[in-house]
Amino acid sequence: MSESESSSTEQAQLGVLRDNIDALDLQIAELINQRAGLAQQVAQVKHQFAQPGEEVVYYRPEREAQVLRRIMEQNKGPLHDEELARLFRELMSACLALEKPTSVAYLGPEGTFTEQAALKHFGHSAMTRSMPAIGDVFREVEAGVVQYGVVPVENSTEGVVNHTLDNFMTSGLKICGEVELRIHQNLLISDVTKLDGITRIYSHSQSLAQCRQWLDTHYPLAERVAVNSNAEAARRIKGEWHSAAIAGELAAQQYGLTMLSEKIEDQPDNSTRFLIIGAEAVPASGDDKTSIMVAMKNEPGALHSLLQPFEEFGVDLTRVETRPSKTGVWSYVFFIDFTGHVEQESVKQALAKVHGCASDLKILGSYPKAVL
Ligand SMILES: O=C(O)C(=O)C[C@]1(C(=O)O)C=C[C@@H](O)C=C1
Repeated sequence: MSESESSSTEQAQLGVLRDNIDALDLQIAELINQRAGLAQQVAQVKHQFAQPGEEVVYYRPEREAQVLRRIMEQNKGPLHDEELARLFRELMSACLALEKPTSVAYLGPEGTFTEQAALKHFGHSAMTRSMPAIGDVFREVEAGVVQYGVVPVENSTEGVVNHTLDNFMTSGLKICGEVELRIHQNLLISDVTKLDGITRIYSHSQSLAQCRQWLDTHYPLAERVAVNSNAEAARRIKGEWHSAAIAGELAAQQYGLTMLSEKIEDQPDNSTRFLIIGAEAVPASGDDKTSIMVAMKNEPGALHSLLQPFEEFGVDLTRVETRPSKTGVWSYVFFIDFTGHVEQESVKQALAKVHGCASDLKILGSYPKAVL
């Protein structure tokens, strides 16, 4: 076959396939709009059955988790489960925005991993707003300025985010979801950075810690300067020729920086877990987690009597953290996560027993396990 014959055969085959894609796209668009119409009807029903003066809750995390899990379970490919679920994540985000746009505050500034987590959980149709500190995220939700908040809670290499745990001691908000994000750190430079003159590296203290070995090897003499957030680090280096920043890709895009070295975190499976906070408790989704806060007197055997009921009733613990209580000098507060929902019988029994030996027990929330 001559070169021109082969080219026209290629064009003909591509033409047929693209005609098929065009036809399917129209059908998909039609189906998407049918789905959106159903979501609008769902909103009308919710509105119709709300009590007088009751605030209608449109966002249903347990239902969203069920929709995404079902899509992943039934997926026949060739798209990967996660990829397909991500598309449906955005589809539900757009459908929910038709019912009522969701407002979400997150620990900013723009370009942080927490913004990435907020978009991963709520999709791009949510109205997000950045807050300067974790306490401000809690306050915005408590004041009803936004419906939900997103805050970091633990990192696989650096451990818990104490500010977040401490805020739960005084807040009445509920945890209504969790997000897990793989964290990739990058060394960012600006267009004025002199590559052989980098003497200062800015980042959040946790990110500096996550890249400690890489920094020891590649920039052993550079001063490491901890700032409030990775995005703040990215912003700072714009005018400093001798500085670089460690931050995520979103920050690089938002501040117009170049990624000089990518994926520089010491642990390749570095990930951060974020919590969604809101005013409403979430019904069971079928695969849930619960977080509680328990204050214990500092006496011998306290930890054993706290943990024993979970074993007795077959409830799996996923995390136990201790923080000094801010009220009593020698008492401690335990933050405990376990598998299951407070509506489940085994969980109810375990909690009743814990309640008997604790000086205080607060259920922070039951919520669907992260799907994506
Ligand atoms: O099922 C509902 O309650 C809906 O509002 C519909 C829908 C969806 O698009 O599937 C939209 C938003 C909710 O957060 C959950 C699901």
